[in-house]
Amino acid sequence: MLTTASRFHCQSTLIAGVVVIERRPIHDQRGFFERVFCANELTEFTHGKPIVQINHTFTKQCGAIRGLHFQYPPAAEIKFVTCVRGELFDVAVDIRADSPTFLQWHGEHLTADNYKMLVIPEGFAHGFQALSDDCELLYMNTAYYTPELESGFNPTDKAFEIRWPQTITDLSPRDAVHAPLDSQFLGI
Ligand SMILES: Cc1cn([C@H]2C[C@H](O)[C@@H](COP(=O)(O)OP(=O)(O)O[C@H]3O[C@@H](C)C(=O)[C@@H](O)[C@H]3O)O2)c(=O)[nH]c1=O
Repeated sequence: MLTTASRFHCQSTLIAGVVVIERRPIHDQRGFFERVFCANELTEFTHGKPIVQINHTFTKQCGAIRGLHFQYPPAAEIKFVTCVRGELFDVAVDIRADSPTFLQWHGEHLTADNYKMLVIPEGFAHGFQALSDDCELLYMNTAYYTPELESGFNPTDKAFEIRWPQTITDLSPRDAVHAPLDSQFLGI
């Protein structure tokens, strides 16, 4: 018999704190049931903080990028990111001041069918590239959207050298005009 503890399979990455969680849906003749999130089972990743906002984005064009975005403390957030339609390449960039992997990034393919979710801790910039048209992303945050504490980087910033899988086809004006990362930037 399956126990609730087996509903999530968690795999760490080369960047401490960035974790890939694979959900294990329960299938039957109707389809499946899955827990997308469970505070009890995932408390080691939320550090006991509640999810306060659940966001949903629809991205029309394959190749479009959203991000890279982050919020400064005290609005720094943990994000649980999953794809519910299409496929995408999700990226977490380490901008923690004291981190041995400062400015390194982890990328993960998330699809509507692979049941994967990326845990992005506080102190990371986040972005993704749609790898299909009509791509939908769901993400759960431990902090409220706080525009006055929000900032970002251009996803093509040379400081990160992110290997986006596709040519960029769309980028918001705001994301396109970020100045290159200042060498004085010491993280958050
Ligand atoms: C993120 C956010 C935006 N908004 C508003 C602001 C704006 O009018 C509109 C679209 O906002 P943006 O252009 O910032 O949307 P978008 O570029 O999709 O921003 C998102 O990108 C990904 C990569 C993230 O990690 C998210 O945290 C968030 O920053 O929605 C909210 O009202 N609440 C929110 O939580």
